[in-house]
Amino acid sequence: MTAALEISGLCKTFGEKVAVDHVDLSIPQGSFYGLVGQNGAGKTTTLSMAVGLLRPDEGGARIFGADVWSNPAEAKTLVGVLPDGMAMPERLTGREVLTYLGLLRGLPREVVDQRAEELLSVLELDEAEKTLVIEYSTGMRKKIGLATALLHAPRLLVLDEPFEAVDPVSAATIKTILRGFVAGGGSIVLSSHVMALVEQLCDHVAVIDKGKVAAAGSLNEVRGDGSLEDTFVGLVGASDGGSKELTWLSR
Ligand SMILES: Nc1ncnc2c1ncn2[C@@H]1O[C@H](COP(=O)(O)OP(=O)(O)OP(=O)(O)O)[C@@H](O)[C@H]1O
Repeated sequence: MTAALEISGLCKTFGEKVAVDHVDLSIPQGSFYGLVGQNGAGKTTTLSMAVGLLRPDEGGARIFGADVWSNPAEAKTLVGVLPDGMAMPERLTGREVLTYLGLLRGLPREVVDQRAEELLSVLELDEAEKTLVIEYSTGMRKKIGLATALLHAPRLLVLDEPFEAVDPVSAATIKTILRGFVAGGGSIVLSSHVMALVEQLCDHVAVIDKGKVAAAGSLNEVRGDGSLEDTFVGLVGASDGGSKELTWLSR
């Protein structure tokens, strides 16, 4: 079966810094795939290249077989993206953002209106009806970003840190939406630092370390008999950060 997302040999260097170093990943259709890695490991850079937001130095990506760079119109119809630090039209309300992006996607007006209504209600953004995006909290921005990713009913969701800064009640709602999306035949790739969350939600996981794939496969294959956190620390190398102390703080 064609992979939902096939990443082949992606590389990206910023100046001297090799951010992504020949990353290959295959995200099977119907999977809930977690990407974990330390700060600066290369997750955001990899995902940005995989969805056509950042041009790779080498390598490429296909979404359900459609090449992200040579066939962007088809590839981008199939994917909904929640990028890191998403740039939003700041002077619009949440509903206006959804209407604007829905119409840009070519959806009929009545479909956009109905979906916007439902998304705002489910994500509990309807009470902020008159609030401009510029006034949104970080968590609200994540939620409206997720709504824009879902609006055109894509087959694949690529979500960069979707739970960052989201309160526990909203996180529970988002988990339900994402599980329902996969149960309905969709595929998801998300990045996260929270191992417990990835273990709870994902059936596949890849560990990214210093721009390379340190391990990838089903959750059980990757974590073996231990926890994902133990496996992760073992793979990326436990630093001595935990034992370092700020002696001047001691009394
Ligand atoms: N536009 C850029 N210019 C220069 N360096 C960059 C740029 N974007 C990323 N980097 C560097 O590339 C490396 C990978 O960054 P990336 O944001 O992909 O990591 P990450 O795994 O998503 O990290 P985090 O978990 O902290 O979000 C880092 O060293 C970062 O400093």
